[in-house]
Amino acid sequence: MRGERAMGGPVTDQVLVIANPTAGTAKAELVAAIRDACAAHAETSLHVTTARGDATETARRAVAARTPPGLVVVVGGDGTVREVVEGMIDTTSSTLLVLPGGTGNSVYRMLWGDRPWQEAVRAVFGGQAARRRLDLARLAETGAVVCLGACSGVVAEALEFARRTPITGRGRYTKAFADACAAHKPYPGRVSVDGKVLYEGDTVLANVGGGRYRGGQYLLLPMSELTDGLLDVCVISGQVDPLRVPDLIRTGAHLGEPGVYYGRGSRVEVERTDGANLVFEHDGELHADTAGSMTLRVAPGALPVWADAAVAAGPDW
Ligand SMILES: Nc1ncnc2c1ncn2[C@@H]1O[C@H](COP(=O)(O)OP(=O)(O)OP(=O)(O)O)[C@@H](O)[C@H]1O
Repeated sequence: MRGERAMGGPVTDQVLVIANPTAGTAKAELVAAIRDACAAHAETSLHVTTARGDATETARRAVAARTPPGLVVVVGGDGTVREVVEGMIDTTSSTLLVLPGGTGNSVYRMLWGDRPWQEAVRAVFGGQAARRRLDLARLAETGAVVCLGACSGVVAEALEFARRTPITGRGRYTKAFADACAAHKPYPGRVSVDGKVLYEGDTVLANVGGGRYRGGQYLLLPMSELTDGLLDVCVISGQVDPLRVPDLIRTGAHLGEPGVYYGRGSRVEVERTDGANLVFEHDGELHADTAGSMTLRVAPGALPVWADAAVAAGPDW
């Protein structure tokens, strides 16, 4: 299929919509509207998840079926997208369309920018969308698939604050991140890219991806290419006052700051050097008590996705 453009002809005659009803904004009306929009173009079935992990199993079964759906649509946030991606990794039979039903929706923004979901659906079925093979990563410590990215330090700590705020939508992460930055104490760490030390010392955060945005609004990896077969990493060291971090990363201005380090490679290791567990998250899921390090290895081009050609640069396939 590589090299073939998706313009013209029907995208698929079979669609599977997987929706997480507990994700931030995946209300029943939204899920029904998305199902109906797909059903106008192809036979469409809907699976509403009933538990954590259900989306992975559903996607895995679907792409392994004798007649897999050509299009899998996920309605949820970044955690639900990650689950579906885990079930679809390395598939060639189905292409994923991510639609926003969560809180941060960073994966949707990475693929479609600020376009409303209706436009994304129209573009896919109208032959104006681009099919990309998205780079993913594997977390060596657990074997989990990473889609959006992973981050240690204050971004991970913000997830605890997010649980405690009643605010919904992206404003939830704005508040949680500001609170986490105010409470943050840099940790002693080291970040290595392909075996070479990029930075060692007091660390506010080390973000590896993947997606340019985290929390739907923070441009942590402004230079990340989604299909270049490499991971980007950005380290904000303790030289930067944590209170300045939200404003700096909202626009990507952190890259010019002293005490900020940026690298690119196939394998990125983020460690804590004092023997304590590393607080980190990937795809919005917190890991606080599992390991002293997070190690990401790139899985180049491991997932076919639909995207806006202007937003997600790269070769069609
Ligand atoms: N039916 C379900 N019941 C409970 N949890 C579920 C169910 N289906 C999926 N989940 C879990 O819900 C978690 C949260 O969903 P998700 O991350 O998509 O939403 P969000 O946190 O609102 O959005 P974002 O990650 O974009 O901020 C996922 O990690 C997933 O494992």
